[in-house]
Amino acid sequence: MKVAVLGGGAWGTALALTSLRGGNPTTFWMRDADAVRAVNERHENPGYLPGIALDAELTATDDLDAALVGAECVLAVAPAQALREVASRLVGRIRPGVPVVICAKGIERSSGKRLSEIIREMLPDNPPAALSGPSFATDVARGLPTAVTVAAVDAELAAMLARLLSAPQFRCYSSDDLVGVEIGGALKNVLAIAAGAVIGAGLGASAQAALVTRGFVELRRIGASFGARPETLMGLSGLGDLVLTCGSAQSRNFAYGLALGRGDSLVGMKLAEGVATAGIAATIAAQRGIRAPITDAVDRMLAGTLTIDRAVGELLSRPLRAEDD
Ligand SMILES: NC(=O)C1=CN([C@@H]2O[C@H](COP(=O)(O)OP(=O)(O)OC[C@H]3O[C@@H](n4cnc5c(N)ncnc54)[C@H](OP(=O)(O)O)[C@@H]3O)[C@@H](O)[C@H]2O)C=CC1
Ligand SMILES: O=C(CO)COP(=O)(O)O
Repeated sequence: MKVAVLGGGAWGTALALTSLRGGNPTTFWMRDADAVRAVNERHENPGYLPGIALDAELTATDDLDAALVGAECVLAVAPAQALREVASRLVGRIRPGVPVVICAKGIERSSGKRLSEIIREMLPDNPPAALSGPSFATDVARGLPTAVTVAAVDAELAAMLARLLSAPQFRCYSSDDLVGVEIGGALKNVLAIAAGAVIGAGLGASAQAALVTRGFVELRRIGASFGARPETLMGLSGLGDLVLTCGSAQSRNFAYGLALGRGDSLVGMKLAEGVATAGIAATIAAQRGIRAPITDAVDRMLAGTLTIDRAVGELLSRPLRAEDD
C-alpha cells in the first residue's frame, strides 16, 4: 500500500524512513522547499534531525498533490495545533476511505477537541487513526528498536494499519481504543514538562518519581472522563511514553521543563507539545470536576502565575488522603 507522510519535522522524517524500511512505497511532503532539497540532494534534514544520515531511498516533495497521488494511507505528522490547517489542505484532495493516521500528540487548544475529532469534522469520509507510544524520532531514524500503538475505532482497520506501518525495528501494536491512545499521548507531554521542572529545580529523583506516579493518576482520571480504557493508558501510549519522556532530556517536553525549573530562558526552544496541551487539559479537568493539581500547576507555571517553589508548597500541603481515593 502506498503511504503518504505529511510533515517534514523530526517525526515525519523518521516515520517516512520506517515506512520505506517496512517495504511501503512512500511519499514524503514537507512544506519547506529548502528542506526538500536537503533531503533529496544531501540525504539530511538538518533543521530537525541534524547529524543523521537519511536512507538514500527517501525522497521528499513540497507538492502536496504529488505526494497524495495513489495514497492509500496518510500519516499526518505536523504539530497538534497545526493539524486543522493540514487537514484543511486535504479537503478535496484525499480520496474517500483513505485512513488518516494522526501521529501528533496533543489536544486542540482553542476547542478542547481530540485530534481525531478534527479529522472527523474536516474529512468525514476518511477514518481517523492514531499512532502513539514511546518513540524518539532520532531512535527511529537510526533504526533502533521501538514499539508503538496504532489505534482506530474499527479494530480491523487498526490491525491492518499496524501491519502496514510495522518495520523490522518498528513494532506496531493495534488497539480499538482510539480515545485512550490519543489522550495518553497528549497528556504525557504535560507530565514530562513537570518532571523536567522537578529535576531542573534540583528537587531530586524521589520527587520526580512521586510526581510521575501522581501525574499518572491525573492522566487516568482525565482519560476516564473521555472514555479511555484504563488498560490502554497502562500501555505504550500512556505509561510507556511517561517512562520515556519523564526521565530523559532527549524529550523536548522534559527539556522544556528542565529549563523552566532552572529558571533558564525558554526562547527558541524546540517544539514542546505539552505547553499547548497543559492549559486546555487543566481547563477540561476543572470543568469536569476532576482533581488534577499537577496539571493545574504546570499550566500556571507556564503562564507565569506560579513559581516552582510555590507549586511544590501547594502540592505538599494538600489534605492527606488515601492513595486510591
Ligand atoms: N520528535 C519525536 O520524537 C516525536 C514527535 N511526535 C509528535 O509528532 C508531532 C510533530 O513533531 P515533530 O515532527 O517532532 O516536530 P518538529 O518540530 O520536529 O517539526 C514540525 C514540522 O511540522 C511542520 N509544520 C508546522 N506547522 C505546519 C503546518 N501548519 N503545515 C504543515 N507543516 C507544518 C514544520 O514545518 P516547517 O519546518 O516548515 O515549520 C516541521 O516540518 C508532535 O505532535 C510530536 O508530539 C511523536 C512521537 C515522537
Ligand atoms: O513523544 C515523544 C516520544 O514518544 C517525543 O517526546 P518529545 O516531544 O517530548 O520530544
